[in-house]
Amino acid sequence: MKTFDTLFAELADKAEQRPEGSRTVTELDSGVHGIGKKIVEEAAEVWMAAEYESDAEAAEEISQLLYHLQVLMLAKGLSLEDVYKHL
Ligand SMILES: N=c1c2ncn([C@@H]3O[C@H](COP(=O)(O)OP(=O)(O)OP(=O)(O)O)[C@@H](O)[C@H]3O)c2ncn1[C@@H]1O[C@H](COP(=O)(O)O)[C@@H](O)[C@H]1O
Repeated sequence: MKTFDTLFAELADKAEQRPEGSRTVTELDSGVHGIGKKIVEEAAEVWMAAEYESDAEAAEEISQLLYHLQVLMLAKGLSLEDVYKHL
């Protein structure tokens, strides 16, 4: 099963290799502004799913929010350690 760390490593590789068809590459190209909008959208979907949908649907929305946060970290050049040191 994929974890937060293994997904981040996969996305970092995508950012470097820029394979065709990667949605991560497309999102990175939208810049911090575009990624930020996606984060706000996904955060709202997490909230709505948590209040009104099933636990499985909430978990799926949470996974998408975590993904978009990782894309923002990559766009900003932030490492996992940069974030973890604040936990
Ligand atoms: N975990 C994810 C992931 N979570 C969310 N998303 C993206 O976030 C979008 C959110 O889905 P929504 O249901 O909100 O759909 P939507 O708002 O209609 O999507 P858009 O029309 O805005 O693209 C999805 O369409 C994906 O583009 C993800 N995209 C990729 N991954 C993983 O990232 C890795 C690299 O993916 P690629 O870069 O595409 O190769 C792979 O392991 C993927 O499984």
